[in-house]
This record gives sequence, structure tokens and C-alpha cells, in this order.
Amino acid sequence: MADGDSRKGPGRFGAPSDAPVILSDVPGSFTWKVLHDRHPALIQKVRDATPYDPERLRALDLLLGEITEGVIRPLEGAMHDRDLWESWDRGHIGERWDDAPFLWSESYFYRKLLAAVGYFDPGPWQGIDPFEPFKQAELFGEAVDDELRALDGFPALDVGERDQALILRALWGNRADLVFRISAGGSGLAAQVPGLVADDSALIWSMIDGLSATGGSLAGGNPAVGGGLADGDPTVGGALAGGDSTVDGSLVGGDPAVGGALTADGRSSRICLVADNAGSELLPDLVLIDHLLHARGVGEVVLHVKPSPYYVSDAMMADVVACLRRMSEAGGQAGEIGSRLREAMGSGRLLVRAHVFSCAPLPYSEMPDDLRKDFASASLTIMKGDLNYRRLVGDRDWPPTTPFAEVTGYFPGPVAALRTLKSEVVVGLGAETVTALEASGQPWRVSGTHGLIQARS
Ligand SMILES: O=P(O)(O)OC[C@@]1(O)O[C@H](CO)[C@@H](O)[C@@H]1O
Repeated sequence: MADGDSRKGPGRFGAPSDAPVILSDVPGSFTWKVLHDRHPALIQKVRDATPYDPERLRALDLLLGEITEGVIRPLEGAMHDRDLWESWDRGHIGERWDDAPFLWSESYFYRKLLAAVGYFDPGPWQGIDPFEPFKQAELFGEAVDDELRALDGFPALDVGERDQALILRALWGNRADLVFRISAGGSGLAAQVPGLVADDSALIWSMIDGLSATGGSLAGGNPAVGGGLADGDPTVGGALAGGDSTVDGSLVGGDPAVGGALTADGRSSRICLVADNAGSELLPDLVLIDHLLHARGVGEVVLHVKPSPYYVSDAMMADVVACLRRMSEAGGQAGEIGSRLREAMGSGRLLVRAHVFSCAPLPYSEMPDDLRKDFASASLTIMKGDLNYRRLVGDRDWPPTTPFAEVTGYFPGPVAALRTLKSEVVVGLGAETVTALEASGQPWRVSGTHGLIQARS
């Protein structure tokens, strides 16, 4: 029995799964409010933001009626991803929205929203992202101007200081999540950020320390092929893009099974970063990627984005392009970083993937083999954000002291999570930390005021 289709039962690849799956069936609970308050509010915002025609407005009304009345109905009409959804269904169609796993029902809601606005249908509305107006407003807002200007202070920092600053920016950038703002109001951020509830950043950097590329490469399956230099730094061997161009249509870039550059001791010098939100989260992610490639000598970074609009602000390829353009236009350090990233993209040291499973309603313990191979080819995978965390550890009511290494043991390689806490699931906390958080009386699991950095080697 799979992790995504059961309330209990063993997960694939031995993922432990004896904690109850989180549902949305308790009126007034966080998950219930997402389905009953956040989703209807989002439908209204989508209607307001784009001048839809009667057909699409009617479809949005039908969706609103469906989520209000309560029973999950099948997708209708021609669907390019029918086979996928049949394989991801898990028998929840026909159930009440509240009774399906929260992870599944939320994800299915976003797929239905795209169906309602005709995102996938041939015709004039095909490819019109219903969330684009929100993403644009955020990317061109003053807060992003300030963030980009702040990069001008970076050259004054040494590499260690930059390591820490960048990992924290990438973490707290995750507060900038537009779906969260729908219910939190304003910026969605509490005035105070009490801080980290777990901090494995030292472990992450110790893993990255050994990952400098030497120039050896497995590109094209030939370990004797040296990689080309991408950024002119003679101490850093560049990676060649994977030699096999006959890849699965869902991937952009080289063959996921082919490792890129190698370290001196023959390990993969590849890091995967699984992105979460666009705009003010993706920008610090890109700055971190540049730091890994340029200052830390990592041979290759694989950036995973979503293949279609999801959770309002989740990053897609178009958002990567928009962020790089925004950096170039900002000039200063941001402009320099943007240029280096463009070069890295051109030389294959920065690869982007948009795998269909990135929008699946299932935990990563259910990932397909090609994605599993992709993660296995990296010496470290960094998961960004709340939803990726839920999918990584399983969206279950774990005791919060359950070891992170235990619940991620199924993952095919070293893995780290950078996440602002915006939903109920959490693992890997110390008992004293949990006691103090509970004593605070604050909704620390869901308020976006706390963050965590967790890793296992
Ligand atoms: O993945 P992200 O962008 O950090 O967060 C997604 C999120 O806003 O959506 C869910 C509730 O709708 C929660 O998991 C979380 O608050």
C-alpha cells in the first residue's frame, strides 16, 4: 500500500509511515480553513485578476460550488495528464474534500483551478497563468528592489559569512509565499521572527565543503571527459551538460541519470535544489546557486521547478527567466550574479528540470524512478519550502521529536530542508524546543514566524 493512499501502512522504499495522515475534517482546524476559507478566497482573487470570458467564469463558479458542497468530482474533458491523474488518484474522487489527505486535496484543487481557466486547453486561454498578475506585482515591488540592492554589501563578507547569510536568505525568502498571504493578510509575516527551531546549517556546509569539482566528468558516460570552465575561475572545473539528449519530455536539460562533474575523490559534484516560490524566494535561491557554483566550486546545480502554475506563487521556468532578467536590470552585484547564472545556464552548469511529479499530490516516497535517479545523482538535494517539506517527510501527524533522518531514510541521497513553518507537520525537533514552543501558546507550526534548517548526510 502506498504512502499517499493510506491513512496507515508502510511507504515505498521503506519510508516509515505509522503516524496518521493529515486530513481536513476538523472544522476550524488549520487544514479545514485552507479548504473552506483560503481556496474560495483564491478563486475570487483569480476571477478579479484576469478578465475571463463567460465560459471560464462559469467553470470557476462550478469549482466554487464543488468545494463548498463537499464531494470531489472528476476532471472532465480532454486531459493531457489523464494517465498521470489515474495513477495518482488513490480512490479519493467521490470522497468529501475534507476526508481526503490534505496533501492530495490541495494539490487536486490547483489542478481543477487550471482546468477551470482553460490553462491546458487548445485555444486562446491556453498557457495563461492565473497567478501571473500576483507574481508580477511581487517581483517588481519595492521589497525586491531592496533585496537586490542589499547584495552590493556581499563582496565585503568572507565566504563563511556569505554561506550563512545566503542560507538564511534562502530560508526566510520562503515566507514570501503568495498563497499564505491570502489568509494571513498583508505581507503574511509576523512582525517578529523568533528564529530557527532546528539548525543543521553546519552539517550542510560540511557536506558542501567536499564538493569542489576537479574537472573530471561522467558526461556522456565517459569518465575521462573533462568539463569546460564556465566562469573563468581556473580552480573550478566546470561540468558538461549530460550527454544524452533523448530525455523524458518532462525534463529540461541533460540525462538525470548521468552525473556531471566529479570531486577529486570521484563523487558527484552536483547539487539539486528543489525550488518553492518564485520572486522573492527564487531570487535568494538563485543567489545561493551562484555562490555554490562560483565561490564553492560545485560543478553543477540542478534546479527543479514546477511544470505548471501551482500553489499560486510556485516557481516555473518562466519565473527563472524573469528573475534572471530582473537581476540583470538591477545592475550592481545583482547584475553580476545574473550574468554568471546566465553563463552557467549556457554552459550546462545550471540545469533546470520541470518534472511532472513536482505537481503530484503525493509524498516524495512515491516518486517515479527517473526522478529518484535524478536525486540519487546528486551529492546533496536541498528542498525548499513548506510544501516540499510536507512531501519529503510525509504529511502526517508525526510526534515532532521523530528524527528527520528516520523519516527521510527512503530518500536516495543526502537531503536538506530549508523551510518556514506554515503547516502542521514537523519532525526532528529537540524535546526542550517543543516544550518551549508549546508553552509559548502561539500557533508556531502554521504562523510563518519560525523556520528550520534540517539535513541528513
Ligand atoms: O510551500 P510553501 O510555499 O512554503 O507553502 C505552501 C503553503 O502556503 O500552502 C499550504 C497551505 O495551503 C501550507 O503548506 C503552506 O502554508
